[in-house]
Amino acid sequence: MVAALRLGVRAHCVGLRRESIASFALLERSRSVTGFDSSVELVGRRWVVERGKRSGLRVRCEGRAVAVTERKVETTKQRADENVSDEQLTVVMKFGGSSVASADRMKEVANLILNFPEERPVVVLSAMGKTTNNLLMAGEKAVSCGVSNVAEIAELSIIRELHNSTVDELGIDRSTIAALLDELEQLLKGIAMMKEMTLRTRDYLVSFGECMSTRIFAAYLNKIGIKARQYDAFDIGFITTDDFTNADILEATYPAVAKRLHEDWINDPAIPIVTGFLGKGWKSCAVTTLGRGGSDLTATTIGKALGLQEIQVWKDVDGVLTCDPKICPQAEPVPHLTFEEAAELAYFGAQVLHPQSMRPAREGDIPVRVKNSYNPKAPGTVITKTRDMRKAVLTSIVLKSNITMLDIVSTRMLGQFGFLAKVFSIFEDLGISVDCVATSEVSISLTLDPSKIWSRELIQQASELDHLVEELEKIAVVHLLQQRSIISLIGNVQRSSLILEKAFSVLRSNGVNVQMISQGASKVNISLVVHDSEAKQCVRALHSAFFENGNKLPYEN
Ligand SMILES: Nc1ncnc2c1ncn2[C@@H]1O[C@H](COP(=O)(O)OP(=O)(O)O)[C@@H](O)[C@H]1O
Ligand SMILES: N[C@@H](CC(=O)OP(=O)(O)O)C(=O)O
Repeated sequence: MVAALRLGVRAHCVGLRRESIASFALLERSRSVTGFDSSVELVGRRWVVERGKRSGLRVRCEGRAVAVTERKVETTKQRADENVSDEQLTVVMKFGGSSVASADRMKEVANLILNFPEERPVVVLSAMGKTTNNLLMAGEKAVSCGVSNVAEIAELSIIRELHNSTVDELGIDRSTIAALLDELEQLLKGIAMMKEMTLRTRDYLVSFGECMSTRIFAAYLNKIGIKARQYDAFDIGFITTDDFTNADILEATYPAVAKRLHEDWINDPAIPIVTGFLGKGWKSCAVTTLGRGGSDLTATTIGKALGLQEIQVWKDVDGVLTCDPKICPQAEPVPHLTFEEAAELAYFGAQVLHPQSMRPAREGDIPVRVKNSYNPKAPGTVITKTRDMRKAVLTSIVLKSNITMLDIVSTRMLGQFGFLAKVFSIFEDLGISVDCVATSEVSISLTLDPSKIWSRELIQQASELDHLVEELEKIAVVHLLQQRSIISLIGNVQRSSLILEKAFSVLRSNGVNVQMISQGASKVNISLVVHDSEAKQCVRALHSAFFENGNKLPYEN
């Protein structure tokens, strides 16, 4: 089993002699497989690695010869001679902006890593505190302030001051980030000169946050005697689509990232400190970002790539809570969630997790633990493939505000199939995503989300919406309803009657009329659409009824 731990993927080792240990990495149908032993069962198949008399390493999978694209064979003795670690990276620890907001916070995070000496973590960091927002604001101001005024932009001074004071307090050299700060000012001058900021430039601009935080933290760890190595994600194989500001990770990322981190670790062990949120567009080769909060996705991608034991995301709250604590201060941590519940919760607006971040963890079946870097003793939330749902009713309440809703009623009595297909092809043509849908034979109500994901901000532009309505009006009567909110009840939809009975009784006693209701096919989410003005009050009332004052849910029978 030792070997199984050392393998980057779930593997069982068979009949090994210690002296025969070899290390190999090979590509099979673009999937990278990394192993160490002469015979392993990997992803359900038997791999045999042999040393040929003349040709060096030979690999057979289930009896068939496999081409080895990378070779590296070391006997145990050689590895010991070279002082190379046999111990593999075990977990990924992601720390968000709030966890690394200052020098003191960085010291806390370093202590936290030291407090888990049995872990050999890959560390993923976000930008310090509100740096991403400040970078964006500085960029917006640069568009119109004129080149000579760039140095005076308040947000640039805040960024400079925060990063310089942090390196000073940590006792590391300002040169660690000096070149980046200079380059940042040059970039803002470029934006001022062009008087515009494209999405591509915007991604490049915000990348400075993560590039600086990781350099500072790696330098600090090295200073206190913990060997660390900084990595820019866009340089180690995070290959993405070219959708600037909201790029998707491409499959090629997994083998590339695994190979780079694994080989560096084998050759010269040092804690990898990786920039969250960033990637490299596969066509443009420019820096891309994964959408706001995208460092969570960086962490789960690394977890899957290396087949680690656990993915930890460290936040400023005691885990995933029953509601956003900014709306309901009484919100309580949820001990267990499934990947499905967590994904739904994130997609429907809980800022605590990036909407796409559960996908790699689910695919790799790697548990995700959400922890509080301000309160490490709290158990946090564990997210796994399954959990005991027998007694579960409601898990969490999520609010997404400022939603646009459309009521679309067919002008002709088309069959449902044709009508729905036409409506959705219009959305597809215009590249607009839909959140919740409720349909009847000839009508459809749906919601659009203009706020969460940057590229969707387009929808906020009146002309974009006008165009959508114009197209839909060719086949239907359309009512546009703005300033709506989606309240999502995440839980066990097998108990939807119980949830709805309680929810509607609360809403009725608060005098609220629900404008649309939709139950996702995922069986973990019921969404209610209400007017923005009454949404927070509704959420508080629902939270109180389901979770507070000794109410028995979420484990009611
Ligand atoms: N259901 C929820 N559970 C926990 N936090 C939530 C929830 N919904 C919203 N949040 C908000 O998410 C914040 C943590 O996410 P985020 O700010 O992205 O963390 P970080 O920057 O540390 O990664 C919390 O401070 C909290 O206000
Ligand atoms: N810094 C980026 C990426 C990120 O993941 O941040 P955080 O982990 O602090 O949410 C952002 O603010 O969106």
